[in-house]
Amino acid sequence: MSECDCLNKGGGKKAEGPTYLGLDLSTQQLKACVVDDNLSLIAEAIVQYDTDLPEFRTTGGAHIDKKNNAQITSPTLMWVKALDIVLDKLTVAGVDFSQIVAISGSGQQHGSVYWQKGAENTLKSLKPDKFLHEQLAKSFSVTDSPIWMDSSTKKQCDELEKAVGGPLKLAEITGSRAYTRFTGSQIAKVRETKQEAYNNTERISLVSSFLCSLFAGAVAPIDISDGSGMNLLDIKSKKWNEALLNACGPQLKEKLGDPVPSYNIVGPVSSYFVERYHFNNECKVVACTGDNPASLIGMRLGEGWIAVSLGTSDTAFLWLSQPQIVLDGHVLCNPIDENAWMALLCFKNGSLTRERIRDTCADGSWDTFNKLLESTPRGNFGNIGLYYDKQEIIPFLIGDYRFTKTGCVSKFNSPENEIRAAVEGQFIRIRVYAEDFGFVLNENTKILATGGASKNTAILQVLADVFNAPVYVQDAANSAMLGAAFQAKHGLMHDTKTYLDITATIPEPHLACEPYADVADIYTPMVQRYRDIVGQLTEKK
Ligand SMILES: Nc1ncnc2c1ncn2[C@@H]1O[C@H](COP(=O)(O)OP(=O)(O)O)[C@@H](O)[C@H]1O
Ligand SMILES: O=C(CO)[C@@H](O)[C@H](O)COP(=O)(O)O
Repeated sequence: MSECDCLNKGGGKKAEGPTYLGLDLSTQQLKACVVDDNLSLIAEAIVQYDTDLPEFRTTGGAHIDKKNNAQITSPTLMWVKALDIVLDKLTVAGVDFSQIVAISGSGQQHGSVYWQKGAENTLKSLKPDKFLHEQLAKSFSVTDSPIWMDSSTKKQCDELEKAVGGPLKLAEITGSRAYTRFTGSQIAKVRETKQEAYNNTERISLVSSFLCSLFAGAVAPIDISDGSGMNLLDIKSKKWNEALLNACGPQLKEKLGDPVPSYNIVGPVSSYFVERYHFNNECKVVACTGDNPASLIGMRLGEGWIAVSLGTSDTAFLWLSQPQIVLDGHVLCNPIDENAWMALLCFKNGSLTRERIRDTCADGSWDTFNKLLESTPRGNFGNIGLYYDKQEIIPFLIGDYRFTKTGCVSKFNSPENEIRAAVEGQFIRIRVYAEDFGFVLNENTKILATGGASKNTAILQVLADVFNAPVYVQDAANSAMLGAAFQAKHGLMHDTKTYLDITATIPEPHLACEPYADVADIYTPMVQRYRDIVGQLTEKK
């Protein structure tokens, strides 16, 4: 069944039995869906921050600070308002909220929300005749939440690494060396630069646990999987590391609360939702997690599979049965199995960079972009491009770099060369760091693609070619939102059913693209060339 066949577009398909609500509060939009007991999608709604909430004046859901462009935030209240709107959209779509037995959500990772003193009381006593955003307008001690795109916390990162004996030690404890977007250094920066606000903060949430708090009507715990993206959690003991907490700010343990397993039931839905939207008062709220962990839940990855998410960020991830220590990349606690982990690579310059190249080379049209991409041969005549609009995470570079067979150039001969260079360069980048991390690419490798750009088969063909592996997709491109709905059921049934039992009904992914026969000869040398180029560029700095 296609995504469109099963959607409830107002008076559409009605579920017979219990249903589950899943949300994804991501960088550019809030998405919500309802699935039935077989986990089939029955309704979906989206709020795009830039266009649906123009009063917040965001670009791509974010604000870049005019004086310091490494400082990137999103207005916290915009997310609250987006929830008001998305629930109204689901109402219009004919969703019967009284059938929903559990809710869970996912959020862009690493972002932080600062609850003002007294906010929890407000959350507990929300008036059903008013919007959430009206009632929570004064509940945030820091009104603009630092998000994952921020790279302004180098100083605090150095201090965190120092607190435990260096980057390797930090990676051993928390699964990652210090990264500027990780929440520990972000909190430390708030404590240093906005001391009064920090002191007035009663609790700190991640974007995911913030979303959960709105539904629970109380500040919700941080789950261990999204909690692993903070440089504060010991990923083996699943407890906060005291030395790291102390390095970031006073009373931080109390402000964060204790972390919980990702499938934990946080409590019943708040009476606000019962009275305003007619949720059943028995409906449970299950902990919310990061969007990449939620995608892992939504994808049911088997052995040999690598997930590649082409959203605002490009990410690659897979299931790990043992944690490893890595300096480039992350190990997170697994959101499904407390005795497992997940590997994650994240690249900041994903869809928004592809959009920039589309706008400059293809008149803003994906169709033209695809035609030009397909008109250029694999390997692009030896042209390689690296495009990092924002400070890239790995490699640590910013700016455009173009190379022909003979050396560095300021521009390519044609828009089609530029387009292919951008897409090939992005996927070679993922392959290089995936191999360095220890992802094994062989004849059994299969890629499961998700995220906004996974709808684009011309782009997926390049992914298949660069990795020399078939690329599969699921019916719905948003695995984080679906994963959240699956987690709602998993959390509710955790004591009696396994995740595999619960997700047994979801359809197998289908093949989108297979690699061409000549790709190993083309891309193996290009991967090496990319490594050499990055080596030279990073050495120069
Ligand atoms: N047909 C398409 N081809 C390529 N990219 C697309 C296409 N449609 C949407 N996208 C990209 O998807 C991105 C949004 O992806 P999504 O996974 O929804 O983002 P996020 O969850 O990070 O907010 C947009 O920035 C857009 O560039
Ligand atoms: O920083 C990371 C992961 O470490 C990003 O992947 C964010 O989680 C944002 O996700 P998208 O909005 O791009 O899906």
